[in-house]
Amino acid sequence: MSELIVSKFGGSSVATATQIKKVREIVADNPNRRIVVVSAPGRSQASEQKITDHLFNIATDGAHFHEQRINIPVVDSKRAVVERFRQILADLELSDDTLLDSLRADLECKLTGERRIAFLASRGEHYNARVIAAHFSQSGMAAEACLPEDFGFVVSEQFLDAKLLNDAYGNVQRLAETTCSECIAVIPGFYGITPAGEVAVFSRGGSDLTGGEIAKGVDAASYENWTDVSGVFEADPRIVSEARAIPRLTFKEIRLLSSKGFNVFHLNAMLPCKERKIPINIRNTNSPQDPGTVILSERVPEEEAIVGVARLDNVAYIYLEKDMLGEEIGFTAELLGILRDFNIQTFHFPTDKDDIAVLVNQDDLTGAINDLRRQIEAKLKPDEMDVVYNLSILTPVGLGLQGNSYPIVDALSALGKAHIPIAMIDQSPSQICFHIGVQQSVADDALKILYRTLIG
Ligand SMILES: Nc1ncnc2c1ncn2[C@@H]1O[C@H](COP(=O)(O)OP(=O)(O)O)[C@@H](O)[C@H]1O
Ligand SMILES: N[C@@H](CC(=O)OP(=O)(O)O)C(=O)O
Repeated sequence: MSELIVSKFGGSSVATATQIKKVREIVADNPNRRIVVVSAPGRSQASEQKITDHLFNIATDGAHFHEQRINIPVVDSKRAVVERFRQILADLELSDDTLLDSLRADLECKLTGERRIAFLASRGEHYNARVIAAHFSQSGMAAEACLPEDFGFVVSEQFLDAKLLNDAYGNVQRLAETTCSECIAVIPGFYGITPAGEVAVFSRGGSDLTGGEIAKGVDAASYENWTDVSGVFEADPRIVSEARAIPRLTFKEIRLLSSKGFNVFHLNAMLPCKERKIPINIRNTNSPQDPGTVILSERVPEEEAIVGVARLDNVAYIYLEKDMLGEEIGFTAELLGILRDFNIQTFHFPTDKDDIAVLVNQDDLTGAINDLRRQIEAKLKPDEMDVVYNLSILTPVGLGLQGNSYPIVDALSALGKAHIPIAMIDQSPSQICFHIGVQQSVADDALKILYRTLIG
């Protein structure tokens, strides 16, 4: 293991010149912070959009915001992107007109389809890394922007959901041995380069993934993930105001929490670190003295039996009834196969003798539900089929749940006392979490009740 610390700064940490100056202080504070991964500028105030969203809007000719019922035309998105970078450069007293010219030219890119979306979406990280490296250098800190296209951060040709290719790790190691011995490497997150030299992006929030993969590539001593909260909170702090930062979590626990709605850290970003047992530290750029949350291989379960309660919205429930379906070998496989062909993400599938339900990502049903119904009816011939929308899944997670059913009893009776109807219950195979489905309209109340009953 090297002494290197990989420090990823999220969009909120690099949204303005003021934030970027805080980043510089944090990097300067520890000589082992030699690799800095940066996101595109995030929101600098609640009324603003993230630069990446403006870029998706430009790439999709306005469809990106239109789908969210936000009225921002492409010309305004272009103006917002250029203006934000112009402001950051001016506030950092960097006079680099070529950078803005190059950005303007990139925004007029002539690529089409997914290649166009990926290229444009990557520009926020690309230009921010160049700006931040220039600021570090100008303020007397040796630094260089190290771009995926230059050092070979090679990814698959899935342009909007790229996966890192094995060759990238060797290239990352070489980068560490050369550049990092002389200066700080500032790497843009979120995108990589295909073997054919084209830009491909990870899924949304993918700068966390870049950080995790770089940490694996250099066998880092630690992967710091700097954001705008002092760690992973026991529940979404915007809903449960008394939730506190969790001091320690295992890789398994963060995986379950992230996959069920804790979007502070990308679901897959822990995987490369878990493989090499690299601790992850989630920290607050605005409060760097706070220890944050440490994510590691093991912890003593007794310290916090249940660490958090996650919440996943926009879940739908496809229900099929057919006499003896439980005896038809391959019925479930066929149903899941149809959902796979429609690219619909599934979460749970409780089954019984004569019926089955599959919980799915409801957004994936948009535009597909009628065709999906037809396919299911034609192939599986159910007696009845029903789709229930707008569910939330609430998921308490903790190593202390293993072999301990009391929290499940407590959770259900607390929801019962509050007259909150339960649409679904399910215990995970690992027994370190369980899932309760409720209507989205009561999910805030249900989350608060579960938090107070099980943790608070
Ligand atoms: N359980 C949680 N713990 C901490 N933050 C959470 C949690 N659930 C949701 N969040 C939200 O995640 C945000 C940080 O993630 P994100 O916006 O992606 O940050 P960044 O800009 O640093 O990438 C926080 O501001 C917080 O509102
Ligand atoms: N900027 C990209 C990638 C990313 O990770 O951003 P952030 O660190 O702000 O979540 C996005 O918005 O998806």
